[in-house]
Amino acid sequence: MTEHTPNTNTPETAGPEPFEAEDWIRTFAVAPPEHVDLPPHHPHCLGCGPANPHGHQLRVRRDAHGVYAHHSFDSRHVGAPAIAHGGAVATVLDDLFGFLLYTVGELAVTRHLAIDYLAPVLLDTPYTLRSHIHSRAGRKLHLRATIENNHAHVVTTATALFLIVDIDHFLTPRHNASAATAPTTHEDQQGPQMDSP
Ligand SMILES: CCCCCCCC(=O)SCCNC(=O)CCNC(=O)[C@H](O)C(C)(C)COP(=O)(O)OP(=O)(O)OC[C@H]1O[C@@H](n2cnc3c(N)ncnc32)[C@H](O)[C@@H]1OP(=O)(O)O
Repeated sequence: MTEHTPNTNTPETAGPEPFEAEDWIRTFAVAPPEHVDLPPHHPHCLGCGPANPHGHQLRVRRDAHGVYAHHSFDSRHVGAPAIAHGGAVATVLDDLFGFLLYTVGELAVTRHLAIDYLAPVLLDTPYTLRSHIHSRAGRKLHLRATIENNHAHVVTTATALFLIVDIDHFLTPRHNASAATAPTTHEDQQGPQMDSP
């Protein structure tokens, strides 16, 4: 019988300190100016947290169209040799979508994320990531993103459905997680997925 060993996080990965959720949530209602970095979602956020040494430490700004970032993947994110892992690319795109919330002024979370890997994303190579709101219908935010290399070739595209949530989503996450029951996917409920509008 295999002995179960408890998960022993290192101090670095022990996660965020307790914080005031209400204060954190209020920051999303403020749209910072275009010439400064938008605030990270959280200091330990895997996508953008400056205090997470294992994260991507994405730095994002907004512009007239949405948000953008200049970013390079490194050896921590390797999949096939010299190529970024597809999951790492998805992490960064999901996080970039999360920065659009500063332009919406409301909280939302990823419900659906779809990625087309058109060409390899190379390590130690500069890319420009852009994201914008394609459309909004009630609490549904239909989002779009691209990753482009320095030769203006788009190597990745992504679409996402974010759903606006209220503060309780973050204040009672364990309750929300246990509330989910199968079938849990949109396709289970509604049949094959159509292209988003
Ligand atoms: C603060 C920001 C930080 C950002 C960090 C980066 C982004 C993230 O990583 S977020 C973390 C990852 N995401 C999550 O943890 C979310 C987990 N999921 C949930 O908690 C819930 O599913 C939640 C809250 C999103 C939605 O729950 P719920 O309100 O019950 O949704 P539900 O009623 O099923 O669907 C709402 C609507 O969306 C539609 N919908 C759901 N899925 C899909 C889909 N895949 N395609 C099209 N439509 C869909 C439904 O049909 C429904 O439509 P209508 O209102 O017209 O009937």
